Amino acid sequence: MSATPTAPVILGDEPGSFPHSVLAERHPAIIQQVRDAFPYDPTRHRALDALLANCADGAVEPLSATAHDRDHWTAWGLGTHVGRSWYDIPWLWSESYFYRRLLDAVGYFAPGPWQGIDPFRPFKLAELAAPETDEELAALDDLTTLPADGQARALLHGSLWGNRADLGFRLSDSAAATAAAVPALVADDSDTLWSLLPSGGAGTLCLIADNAGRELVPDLLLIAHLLEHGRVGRAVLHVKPYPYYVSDATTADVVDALTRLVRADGRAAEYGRLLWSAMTDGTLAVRAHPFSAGPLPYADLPADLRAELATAALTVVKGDLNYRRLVGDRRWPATVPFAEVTAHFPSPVAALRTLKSDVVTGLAPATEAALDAAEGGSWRTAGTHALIQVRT
Ligand SMILES: O=P(O)(O)OC[C@@]1(O)O[C@H](CO)[C@@H](O)[C@@H]1O
Repeated sequence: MSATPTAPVILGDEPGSFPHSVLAERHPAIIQQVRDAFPYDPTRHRALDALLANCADGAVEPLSATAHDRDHWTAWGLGTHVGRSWYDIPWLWSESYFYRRLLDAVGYFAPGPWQGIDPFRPFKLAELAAPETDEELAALDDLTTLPADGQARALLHGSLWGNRADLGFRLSDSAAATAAAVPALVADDSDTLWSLLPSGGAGTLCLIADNAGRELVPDLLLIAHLLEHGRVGRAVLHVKPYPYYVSDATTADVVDALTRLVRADGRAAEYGRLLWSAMTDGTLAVRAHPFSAGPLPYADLPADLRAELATAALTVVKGDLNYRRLVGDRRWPATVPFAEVTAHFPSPVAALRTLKSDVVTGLAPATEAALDAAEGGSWRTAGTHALIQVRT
């Protein structure tokens, strides 16, 4: 029997690397974007200035003694990282904590006028209102001419490629939203995925969502199709408990997406009504577990969430960040088996992800060699490739 595989944890300490650029460039850009999007008062601006300075050359600071989630962060390792450079600790941890600190700076958690105001909401709403969203919803009417299996496959790909251009990603690479995505799939286990969702299946689908807007809408459409066609009896959508990684979906974003669907025409509205009533009768449940915005890999799932996911016929894990959390944010050889690095996960699991960071597993040696030969290393982070990987 092989030993549990392991590889070095990714840090942000290497100038020129993708993780370093996220800490050094993307985070300051996000602070600026948020600052420009709201008429924040001087206190909020000073707090944003302090966060910017801290990110540039400071060390990780503790949460306030009264922070509502101090216990969570303490359990997640805050004590071991306080006082260390943002660049020298696990990148997954420092990114996650950056968003937590950003919400502090804009007053999201503190009683006061800005409490509960999502600093990323304007960008999410703009996406939902975009003409591209209209076009994607109108295209659903054409799908009705396909047999159910064809519709299911199209909706799976809609959900997969919906992950292509999250809003944080666009800040640093605006071309990624429109660049050609060929050769598209670097791994495709979709036949195995469908085998886990048979017609007449009464099981539960868990979907760990990623971005709101133009990713969440196709995620919801896929869920609606699976419910409507009896491939699952129930679905649970896991979202973030607070705004995170710019565009990650919260419950408010689910409501916005459903409202958008219900107000559309044709097939989109039918799906919207189906989902609305599924939420109302509990066939579709939404969860916002604190761990969903935590800085740790899914190997460290807390017992309650682990027990809930263990009941799923299949858990679909969306997006790049969730992939990093699923396989562990490590410098894996690209050919390490996906089944080995996800053996810890409590249910059969499918990753649907466009590649936007260095981590990748489960590739055939020939696939990795062909990608390297054609593109150097850029295929790992450009958002132009995707994968569907399944562990039964
Ligand atoms: O999870 P998502 O939305 O697919 O992508 C999140 C992301 O943009 O953020 C990280 C860098 O900040 C990367 O893992 C990835 O590129």
